[in-house]
Amino acid sequence: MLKVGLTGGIGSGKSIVAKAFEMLGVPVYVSDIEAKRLMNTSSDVRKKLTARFGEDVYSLKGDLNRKRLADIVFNDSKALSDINSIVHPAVREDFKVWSDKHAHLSYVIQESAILFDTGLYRNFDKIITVSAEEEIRIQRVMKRDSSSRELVQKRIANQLPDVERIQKSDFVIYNNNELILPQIVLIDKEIRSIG
Ligand SMILES: CC(C)(COP(=O)(O)OP(=O)(O)OC[C@H]1O[C@@H](n2cnc3c(N)ncnc32)[C@H](O)[C@@H]1O)[C@@H](O)C(=O)NCCC(=O)NCCS
Ligand SMILES: Nc1ncnc2c1ncn2[C@@H]1O[C@H](COP(=O)(O)OP(=O)(O)OP(=O)(O)O)[C@@H](O)[C@H]1O
Repeated sequence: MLKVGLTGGIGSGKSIVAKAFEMLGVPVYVSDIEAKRLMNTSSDVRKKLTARFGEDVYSLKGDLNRKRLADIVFNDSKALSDINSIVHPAVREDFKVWSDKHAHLSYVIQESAILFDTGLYRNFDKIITVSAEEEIRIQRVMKRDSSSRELVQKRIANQLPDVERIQKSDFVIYNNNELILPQIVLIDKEIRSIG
């Protein structure tokens, strides 16, 4: 079974592309959802997060306070690297357990915005990048999250530029005005022919 990474900057369209692969029968592990699940459920992760960032990164009910944590880590690069070093090993381990359950298939996908930023890309046999122009991404995310241009630009500044992701990828899906489904069907066919 091949392990395929799916990446792209914020607002590039990874989630939509991931859904299309799922429709083709490919299991997709969505890293940010699973990371948040682990931050809520793993006592080890929880202990490390509160030790580093304070008790108030969880609400009184015990849920992860995403807004509080985002305010901390997206304004301080040391804090971002610290949260990464707490959460990413747990995600890596969880992905391994998950992917072992699908060992009979020809491939599975792990979706993450920050595959290249974190070194996670080394775990994959093939990597797909979803690419869209920055202004289009900003507009999409402002609309999707009702967030400000400044906030989206700040998130973009924390990530690698598209050109670097593309250089390091095996496949690129362009999601400006292009149709994405034909691109996805072709890539699926090619990966199945290898796996
Ligand atoms: C700080 C958190 C709780 C904020 O959650 P929130 O729901 O407000 O934002 P969300 O997760 O959707 O992130 C918004 C965007 O920021 C970017 N982003 C998220 N984590 C990171 C990171 N570690 N480095 C750079 N960019 C990041 C992504 O492009 C994402 O689309 C969350 O982003 C988080 O826990 N990040 C650290 C863990 C992580 O790396 N998760 C990503 C997948 S492993
Ligand atoms: N081709 C497209 N045409 C119009 N809207 C699109 C297109 N692709 C994506 N979108 C919309 O843009 C927004 C961002 O797409 P999506 O959520 O898939 O991005 P993402 O890469 O997963 O972002 P993030 O890194 O924030 O999770 C969504 O609201 C989505 O519906």
